[in-house]
Amino acid sequence: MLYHVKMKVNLPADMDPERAAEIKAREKAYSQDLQKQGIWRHIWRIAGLYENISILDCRDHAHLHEVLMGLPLYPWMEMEIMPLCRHPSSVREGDQ
Ligand SMILES: O=C(O)C[C@H]1C=CC(=O)O1
Repeated sequence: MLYHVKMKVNLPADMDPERAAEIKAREKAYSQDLQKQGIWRHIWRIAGLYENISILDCRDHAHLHEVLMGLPLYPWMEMEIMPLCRHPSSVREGDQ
């Protein structure tokens, strides 16, 4: 199942910079591992914001929940999630 997920990061301005860098490094490794597995299909920065638009390909809602809860930045994120299904006019056979 495909999900459109908007993630907004709200790290506190007074967070220790070394701690913030360590969390961001873990987040990057976690995200890139999921991208290599084909679970995190797309990630785009929203220009000018500390937000991204991502497309995740998860087995079901429970799998999506597990993936999102595992994000190292999760405690400082706001999420908007939209489950996607194939559009009848789509010419992209791979998009289920
Ligand atoms: O920077 C972000 O948008 C937050 C987060 C999501 C993946 C990643 O590497 O960082």
